[in-house]
Amino acid sequence: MSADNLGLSYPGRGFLKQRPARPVLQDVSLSIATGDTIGLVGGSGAGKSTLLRILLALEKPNAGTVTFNDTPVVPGPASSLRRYRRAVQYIPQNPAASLDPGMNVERLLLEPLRQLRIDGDHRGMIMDALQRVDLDRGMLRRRPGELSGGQNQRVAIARALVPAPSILLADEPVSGLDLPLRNTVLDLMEQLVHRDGLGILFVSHDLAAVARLCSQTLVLSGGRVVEQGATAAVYAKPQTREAKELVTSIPRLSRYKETDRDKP
Ligand SMILES: Nc1ncnc2c1ncn2[C@@H]1O[C@H](COP(=O)(O)OP(=O)(O)OP(=O)(O)O)[C@@H](O)[C@H]1O
Repeated sequence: MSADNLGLSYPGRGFLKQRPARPVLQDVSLSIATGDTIGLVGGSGAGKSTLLRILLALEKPNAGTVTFNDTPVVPGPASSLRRYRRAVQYIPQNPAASLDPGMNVERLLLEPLRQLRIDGDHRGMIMDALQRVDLDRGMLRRRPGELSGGQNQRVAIARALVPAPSILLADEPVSGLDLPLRNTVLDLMEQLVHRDGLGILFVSHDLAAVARLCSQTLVLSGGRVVEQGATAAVYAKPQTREAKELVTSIPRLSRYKETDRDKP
């Protein structure tokens, strides 16, 4: 998938109507292929969620294009986006909280297949997704309230995996999680990249998590890409003021890493 020269401005409202539209994204380009791990970092209001909405074809940019397999991706009816949604799946912030508490795991995993009108051996697809997140078939009859926090996170990720996507767009998937859960989700994502070859765009305020998972990092500030490159290089020698501020705002990056290394 590639995004080229994306731009978006929101017009002012109310008494700000007369003012020129405020750019939220300007000239943003990126590409994600299978096997890529790209961290998208930036302060609050930098434009990360807006960029994700455009990449998910939920919002139309004023400028630029998103393409997938050389086909433009634009918001539109579900039928025109099915192939794209199958290939590019989304993991929301605190994924477990997005699960419908009234559905059992089997229903939760069946829903995306129904919505995307994917034919075939649904049971097989569900079992495959469960296996990829290390859950056993005994979970299928249980509802979210009967599972641990970590198990629910896995179910939520399995929901994104069940249509067999090639790319995952993850929006702060570890924010608000305690350290063991955060590590569970990061371990899982590492497996999805290294074992299954998925590509991941990982949006996060947690730069330690980005350092662990992502080989490339893109820094967004004021709606522009101010820095982009190998994560190690961006962290070791940030070139721009914005990137420097972000990197120095990680108080104990090395401690996080030790904690990860020391985990059982
Ligand atoms: N629908 C909208 N109308 C007007 N302005 C908007 C709208 N959505 C977002 N914005 C503005 O666009 C800018 C970027 O917002 P966005 O949510 O993309 O930032 P973010 O990097 O995801 O921030 P955070 O990390 O705090 O979630 C912000 O200044 C926000 O106020």
